[in-house]
Amino acid sequence: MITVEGISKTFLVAKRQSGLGHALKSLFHREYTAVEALQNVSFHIAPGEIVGYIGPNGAGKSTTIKIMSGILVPDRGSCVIKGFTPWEDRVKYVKHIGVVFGQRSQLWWDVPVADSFELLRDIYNVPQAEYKNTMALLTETLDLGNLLQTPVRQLSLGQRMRCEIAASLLHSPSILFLDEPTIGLDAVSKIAVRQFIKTINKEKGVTVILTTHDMNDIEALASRILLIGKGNLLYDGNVQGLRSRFGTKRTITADYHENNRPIDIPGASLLSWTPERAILSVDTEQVMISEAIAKLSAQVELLDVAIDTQPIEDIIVQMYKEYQL
Ligand SMILES: Nc1ncnc2c1ncn2[C@@H]1O[C@H](COP(=O)(O)OP(=O)(O)OP(=O)(O)O)[C@@H](O)[C@H]1O
Repeated sequence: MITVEGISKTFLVAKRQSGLGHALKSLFHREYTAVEALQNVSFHIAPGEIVGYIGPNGAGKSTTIKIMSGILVPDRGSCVIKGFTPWEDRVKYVKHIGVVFGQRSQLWWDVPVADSFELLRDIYNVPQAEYKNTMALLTETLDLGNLLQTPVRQLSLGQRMRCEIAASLLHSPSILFLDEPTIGLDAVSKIAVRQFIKTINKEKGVTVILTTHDMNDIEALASRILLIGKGNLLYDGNVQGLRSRFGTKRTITADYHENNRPIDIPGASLLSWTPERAILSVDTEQVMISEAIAKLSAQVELLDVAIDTQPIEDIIVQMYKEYQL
């Protein structure tokens, strides 16, 4: 459904130094720095997938989303989505996609949400009957009832985001691009947005490409992750793959009868220790969990043991370190 082959994009950014002299000079002679936002990025996405597109700030995520939604033209490479080249066939193409930029709004600020929706219905030429059905579904699932008559500027961020997502789906697109859809939302709203994304993916088969810095979004939604760093695609796989490649550490919290001897387990490092509790970090590449617990129970009289996997956030930090991002 989505084929991106070798796309590259370089931005020329004017160099500016402070001071009046430099400002005057720059009127006649401008110097530019080239910023390589994307370098030879390729991937394929099948219908019905939810793909998390992640990477540190400035990695090139939004640039990719903009290219895929036809807003930007790459310098090199091809992008074919549902048979269209986004930036060439924009008018026909946009009927198939919905786009939400978490930091921008596609709604008109001063008019009630319902009026913005009507305008979008007109722009996308959605037949009245279809629009009515879609609106009924979106109003119910996104709980928009009380918001529709409110001007956008009076909505809270979470309320606005629900309306933005509804706006992007009014024309029933089969692909949804979400650029940081949960940014700034409270915990309840985040869960509601995630739940809704899951529902439209499952029930309507909508393909979702989402960029986020919130690893809970990724764990809750994405069956596949594309990791981009400094404009290059570095990882393409699922969350489990990410864990087995980068998340080999486990944390063991052990409670035991009072014991004043220090604990020593080869392959494990002690994160904290008291005569009644020890917290250890175990690298499963060096020592198996069962082995570590056997060694632990030989040294203390165990009362309780908890084993935690590494939070996905830590794994991502480790990946960023490994790739020097
Ligand atoms: N219009 C532009 N003009 C100049 N440089 C740009 C422009 N848009 C993006 N860039 C540069 O391209 C690089 C990639 O930017 P992009 O916005 O795609 O990153 P991102 O991964 O979305 O980052 P973030 O997580 O911070 O949103 C950055 O170095 C950015 O400064």
